[in-house]
Amino acid sequence: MPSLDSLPVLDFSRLSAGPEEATQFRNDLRDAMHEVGFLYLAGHGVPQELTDAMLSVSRRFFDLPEDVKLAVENIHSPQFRGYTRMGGELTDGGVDWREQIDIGVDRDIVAPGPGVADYWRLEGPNLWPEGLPEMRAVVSEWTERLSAISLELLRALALSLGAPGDTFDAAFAAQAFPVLKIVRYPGESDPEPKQGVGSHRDGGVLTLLLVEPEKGGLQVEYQGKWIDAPQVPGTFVVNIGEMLELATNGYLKATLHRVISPLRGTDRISLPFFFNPALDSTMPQLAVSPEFQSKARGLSVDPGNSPILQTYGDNALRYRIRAHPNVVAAQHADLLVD
Ligand SMILES: O=C(O)CCC(=O)C(=O)O
Ligand SMILES: [Fe+2]
Repeated sequence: MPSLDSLPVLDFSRLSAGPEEATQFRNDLRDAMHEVGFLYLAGHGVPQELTDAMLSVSRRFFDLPEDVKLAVENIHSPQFRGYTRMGGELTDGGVDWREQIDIGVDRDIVAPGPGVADYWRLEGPNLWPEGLPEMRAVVSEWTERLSAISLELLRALALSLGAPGDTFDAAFAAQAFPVLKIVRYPGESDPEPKQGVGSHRDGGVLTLLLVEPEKGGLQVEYQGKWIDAPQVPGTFVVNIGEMLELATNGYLKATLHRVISPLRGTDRISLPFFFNPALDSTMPQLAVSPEFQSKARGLSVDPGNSPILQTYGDNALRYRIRAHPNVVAAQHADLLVD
C-alpha cells in the first residue's frame, strides 16, 4: 500500500452528476474508507453562512462566564449532555485538554424498569445555556443537514459494497441518535505537545467533523504513522466509526486518531458530529459482495481491549462511562456496583 502525506479529498457533488460519476464517487469513497478510514469531503452543499453561524455561536458559548457554563455541566445530566469542563474527560487513559458541550436530540426520558436496557438512560433532554437563545435553531439546522449528508454517504457505501442502498435506512429512520460536540482546545502545547484528545476510534457509525479555518492538530493513524489532517477550506473531515466497521466485518476501517493541543496563546474550535442509529438498533451485517469480503480484515479491538458491541446503545453507554466517570458517579452510581 502506498504511503500517504495527507487524507484523500472527495467531492460529494459527484454523487449527483450522472450515473457514471456517481458510481465512480461511490467506488472512491469505498476505497478511501477501506484504506484510510478518513477523508476530506468537499462539495457537500452546506452553505458557508450556516458554517459561519455555527462557529460563531460556538465561540460565543465558550466566551460565556464560567458559572453560566457550569450551570449546564454534564454532571447534572443523566444523559451525559451539556458542558464538560476542562480536564473533565479521559481518553486513552489520559486527561483531554478540551472543554465542550454535547448536544443530542431532545427527547423524553425513558422510564427505568425491569427489562429496560441501561442504554435508554442516554435518551432525554439537552442542557441549553442561558443567554444564548439562538443556539438551538442553528444547531438544529446543522444536525438536519449533516444527518442528510451522512445518510447519503451510508447509502453510497452500501451500494459500493454490493449491498442494497437502503441497508442502513431502518436503523436511522425513527429514533436516530446523532450527537454534536462543540469543542474548544485551549493552547496547552509549549511547544511540548499536550493531549487535546487522546488516541481513539469513534464509537458510532460515521463522523463529520468541521474544524475552524487554518487550524491543525488532528492526526490520523495510517500504516503505523500519524498523518497530519489540518483544516481544508470548504470541507468536512469524514471518518468511519466502529459500528460501520462491525457492519462490514472490518472491510471499512474505524481508524485511530487524536488531537494535539494548539500552541500556547492560541486555541482551536472543532465540531465533531456523530451520526448514530437508534440506541436499540443492531447494525445490519452488510451483504458485502465476495470480491470485498475476501479483503475484509475482521474487527479491530479498541485500545482498552474491549470488543465492539452489537447493539449501538451498549457501545454508546460504554464509551460514555469510560470518558465521563464523574457523570457516572453523580448520576449512575448503581452501574458501578458490579
Ligand atoms: O476535534 C477534533 O478534531 C476531533 C475530535 C474527535 O476526534 C472526537 O471528539 O471524537
Ligand atoms: Fe474522534
